[in-house]
Amino acid sequence: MKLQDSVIAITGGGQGLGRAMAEHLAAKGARLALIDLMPEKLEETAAACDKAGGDAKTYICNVAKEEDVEKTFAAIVADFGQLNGLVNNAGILRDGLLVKAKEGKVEKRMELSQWQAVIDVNLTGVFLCGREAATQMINNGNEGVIINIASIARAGNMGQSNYSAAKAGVSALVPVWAKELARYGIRCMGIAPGFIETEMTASMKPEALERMTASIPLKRMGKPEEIASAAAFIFENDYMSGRMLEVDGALRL
Ligand SMILES: NC(=O)C1=CN([C@@H]2O[C@H](COP(=O)(O)OP(=O)(O)OC[C@H]3O[C@@H](n4cnc5c(N)ncnc54)[C@H](O)[C@@H]3O)[C@@H](O)[C@H]2O)C=CC1
Ligand SMILES: CC(C)c1ccc(C(=O)O)c(O)c1O
Repeated sequence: MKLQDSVIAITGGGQGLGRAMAEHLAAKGARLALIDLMPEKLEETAAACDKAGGDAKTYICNVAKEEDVEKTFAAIVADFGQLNGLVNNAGILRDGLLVKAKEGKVEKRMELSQWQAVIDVNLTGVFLCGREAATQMINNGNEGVIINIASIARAGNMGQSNYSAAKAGVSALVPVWAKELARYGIRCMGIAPGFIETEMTASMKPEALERMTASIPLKRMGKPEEIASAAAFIFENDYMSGRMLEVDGALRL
């Protein structure tokens, strides 16, 4: 797929990896539909896309709410006249151990609300946006690409029952959608990033950061632009579908 003039929706486009992908794709001539909960952050990303030579519109939407998602994708096609891509990137963390015992007594457990919040955004949100994007692409006669952003934690990370389950789930959707949607000219791929330099990792204690970096075979964290260039590669390579790209410096959890 040519990125020039293609219309790509990015969830969680307000900051972090979503913003990096938006800027990178805008520099390649894509038109961006930026979806997030945070209006100010969205405007900052839109301004950065305009500066990079693209064209961006913003949409306030909670990806976990069916009505929001349906309205947003209908609005995107009404505004741009087409939809060629979706990056399912919005995600949250609510880490905690399943159970924690002290002196033989369980004193802490992962709350159901912690579990549900992450499943709602990171798994149900991906399902809803993928379904609506595919619906709009098919109804509008657009071929397209859907990219699900997973994580190295999909293999199972301590303290992340909720997050690991959601990321394993969105990885499983990749071959399902690749098989189901190929007949409509829609490809589906996933990216599983390792530790990437973001505001969150920048705020970690230097000792913790050092320990974590030492465990990565490439001895550094990834850069947001390295995830963005992986996304662009997927959009531009028409024979890629149904697989995960692991962008993690060779780390295994
Ligand atoms: N930063 C990292 O090292 C890694 C990140 N990832 C994944 O990459 C994706 C992006 O991560 P970051 O940029 O680091 O996160 P971030 O927290 O910086 O950005 C996430 C964005 O999603 C938005 N968002 C959250 N809930 C939403 C909802 N219900 N509806 C709409 N928007 C919502 C937030 O407002 C925010 O702008 C996530 O799916 C994350 O799980 C995966 C592996 C590593
Ligand atoms: C455990 C993985 C590498 C990880 C680390 C940090 C974030 C984040 O800050 O959002 C993630 O989403 C992760 O998947």
